[in-house]
Amino acid sequence: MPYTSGFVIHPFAPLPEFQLPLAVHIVHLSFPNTSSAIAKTMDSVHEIAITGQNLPAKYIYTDSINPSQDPSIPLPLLEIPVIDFNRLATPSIGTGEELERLRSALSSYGCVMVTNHRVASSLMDRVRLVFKQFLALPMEERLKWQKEVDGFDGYGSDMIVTKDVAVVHDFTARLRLITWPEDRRQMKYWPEKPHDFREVLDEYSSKLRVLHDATLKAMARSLNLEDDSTFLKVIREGGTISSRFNFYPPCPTPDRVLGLKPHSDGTVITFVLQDREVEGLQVLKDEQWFRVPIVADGLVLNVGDQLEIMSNGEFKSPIHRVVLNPKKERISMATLSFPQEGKQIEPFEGLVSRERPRLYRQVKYNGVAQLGYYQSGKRVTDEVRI
Ligand SMILES: O=C(O)CCC(=O)C(=O)O
Ligand SMILES: [Fe+2]
Repeated sequence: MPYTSGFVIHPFAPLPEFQLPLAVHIVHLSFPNTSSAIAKTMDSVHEIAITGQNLPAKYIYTDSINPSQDPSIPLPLLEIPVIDFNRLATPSIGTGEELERLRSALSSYGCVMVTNHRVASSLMDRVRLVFKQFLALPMEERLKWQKEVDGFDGYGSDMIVTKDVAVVHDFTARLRLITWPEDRRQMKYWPEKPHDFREVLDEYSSKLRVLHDATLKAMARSLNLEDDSTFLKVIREGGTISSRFNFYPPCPTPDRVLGLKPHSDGTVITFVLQDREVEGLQVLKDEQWFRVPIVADGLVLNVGDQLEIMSNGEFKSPIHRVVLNPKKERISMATLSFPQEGKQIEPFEGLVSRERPRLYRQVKYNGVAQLGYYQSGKRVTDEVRI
């Protein structure tokens, strides 16, 4: 059946062929300091965290999120490949070797830890700080930058685009903003408090754009593509880069609630700036969940679904999730690049051969469809696999 861009998830759709490892039965748990009056009137993740109200059932999994795992034993740490960006970008110091390490890591893990990326550690700290300062503002102030129910940019929880009643919601509050191209920025959603929020985001996103472009070029070179702008063109031709700040409150029952459900990113690529102290990101590799380590000043680079398709499966878009900490809140900030809405995404000719036949059909990029896949535990790569 051809895949079309007019995406609707039918409430009684048959079970998808591929489902991410989730339990979807819902039970009810309560947070300390229960206040049911507040529970009735407020239901944003942030307010639940502050007031300690009952945790609504829609956030709770019946089964442990690690069913086969002894909860007293922590999950293993991922030996995430570390890529020295400086070596990738400086031809005189062994670029070829680093390119091969990049290619090999992205074809097995789908993610790497990027170091020496030329984004100052102090700037990364300022990004974390302005977001924490924003979160500490009174609710009325934060709500000035609230997203529209059916929009992407702004502060709040994602719109729910699936009618699947079994969907368990993520326990996170987000602030998402397009940062590039500049004429696509919607300033009405860019917080003015703290006073330097906009300036810090502007500075960080311009550094990340340089890193993003150079990384996509290195990825193309690592596959010996003639034109190293092959992947980058997809962003340059009407695509966008967004910043998504994520806030995960502490949760006394972290084995029943997830910050982000298992997913692969619907992006071309994603860079994650993690919390400096609190772990939470986990990656599924060989059917086992691993904790992603915090590397001082490292940025996690994930292949997104669009790049998996364009690279004809040479690069893998990794399944990952975010778990909550029982005592500490966690923040992160993802830099996400997307193709233009409606853009045809397909494997590049240069990566299709008799030895490596085409793995995916053509698909039109559709942001709402991507969100639907995410919420239903599906992946576009499975939908368009030949
Ligand atoms: O919070 C994190 O570490 C990861 C965030 C993430 O996976 C996402 O925003 O898609
Ligand atoms: Fe993600």
